[in-house]
Amino acid sequence: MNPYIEILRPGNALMSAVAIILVAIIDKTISMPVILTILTVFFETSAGNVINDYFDYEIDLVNKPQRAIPSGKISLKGGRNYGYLLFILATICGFLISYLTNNWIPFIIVLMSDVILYLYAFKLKSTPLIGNFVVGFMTGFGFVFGGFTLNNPSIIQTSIYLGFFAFVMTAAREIIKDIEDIEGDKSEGAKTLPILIGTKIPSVLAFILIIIDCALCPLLYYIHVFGIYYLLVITIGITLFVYSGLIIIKNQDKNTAHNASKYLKIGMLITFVAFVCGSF
Ligand SMILES: CC(C)=CCC/C(C)=C/CC/C(C)=C/CC/C(C)=C/COC[C@H](O)COP(=O)(O)O
Ligand SMILES: CC(C)=CCC/C(C)=C/CC/C(C)=C/CC/C(C)=C/COP(=O)(O)OP(=O)(O)O
Ligand SMILES: [Mg+2]
Repeated sequence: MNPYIEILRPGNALMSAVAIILVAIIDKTISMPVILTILTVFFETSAGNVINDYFDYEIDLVNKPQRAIPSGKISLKGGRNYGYLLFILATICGFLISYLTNNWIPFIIVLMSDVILYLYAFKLKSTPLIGNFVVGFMTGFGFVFGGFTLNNPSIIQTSIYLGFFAFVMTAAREIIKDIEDIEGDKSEGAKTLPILIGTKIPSVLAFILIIIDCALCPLLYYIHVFGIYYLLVITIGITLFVYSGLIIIKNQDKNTAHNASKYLKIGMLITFVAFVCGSF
C-alpha cells in the first residue's frame, strides 16, 4: 500500500467517517454539510494518526518498525508536514460546515479537536490513563460532532448516547493496547498504566469498562433509539466484547493483548451493523 495512504490508518479513518454516516442514517438526512462532516472526520482522524506516528518515531522503532516513518518510507519531517496538511484540510471543511449552516459549533469542535489530537500525540499519550480516555473521548466525540452538524435536539441526544458507548469501549481498547505495547513504551519512558502498576489491574479495568458498555447498550433498544434488529445484531458484538475482556483478564501477554484488541475492533464493526439494522 502507498505509504501516504498506509500512514492514515485508512481503516480507522473510514470507521470514523462511517460513524457520521450512521448518525445521518438515524436522522434520515443527507446534505452538503453532512458530506463535509464526513470529510472533516476522515481528515481529522487521519491527521491524528499521522501526527501520532510522527511523535511516536522512537516508540515505533521498537513496537511497530514496519510503519511508514520508522521504516523510512516517509521522512520524519515529511510525516510532520503531512499531518499538518491533514489538520488544515479538516479545519477548512469544518469552517465550510459552519459557514453553510450558520452554526459555529462545528468549526469550534474541529479547532478543539486539532489541539486535543496534537497534544495527545505530543504529551498526553504517555500520561497514565489520561491518554487512554482522551483517545476514547475523541472517538466518541466524532459521533457528537455529527449530531451538532445536523443540529436537531433528537439527533444531538442520540449522538451523545452513541458517543458515550464509543468512548467507553475505545478507552478499554486503549488500555489493552498499552498492555500490548509495554516494551516499546518502556524504551521511550512513556508512563502508561501497565508500566506504572503492572498489567493485571489495567486488564481488570478494561474488563470493567467493556462490561459497563455491554450491560448498558441494550438500553438503546428499550428507549426506542433503535428497533429489535439492533438487539439481535448487538448480541453478537457483546459476545465478542465479553470474550475479549475475559481473555485479557486471564492472560496479559503481548499476543493475547493483540488478539483482544483485534476482537474489540471487530466487535465495533459489528456494532456499526447493529446501529444500521436498528435504524430501519
Ligand atoms: C457496546 C457498544 C455499543 C459499543 C460501541 C463501540 C463503538 C461503536 C465504537 C466506535 C469506535 C469508532 C467510531 C472507531 C473509529 C476508529 C478510531 C478512530 C478509533 C480510535 O482508535 C485509536 C486506536 O489507538 C488506533 O489504533 P489501531 O486501531 O490499533 O490502529
Ligand atoms: C471530533 C472530530 C472533528 C473528529 C473526531 C476525530 C476522531 C474520531 C479521532 C479518534 C481518535 C484518534 C484518531 C486518535 C489518533 C491518535 C492515535 C492513533 C491513538 C493511538 O495511538 P498510540 O497510543 O500511539 O497507539 P498506536 O500504537 O496505535 O500508535
Ligand atoms: Mg502511536
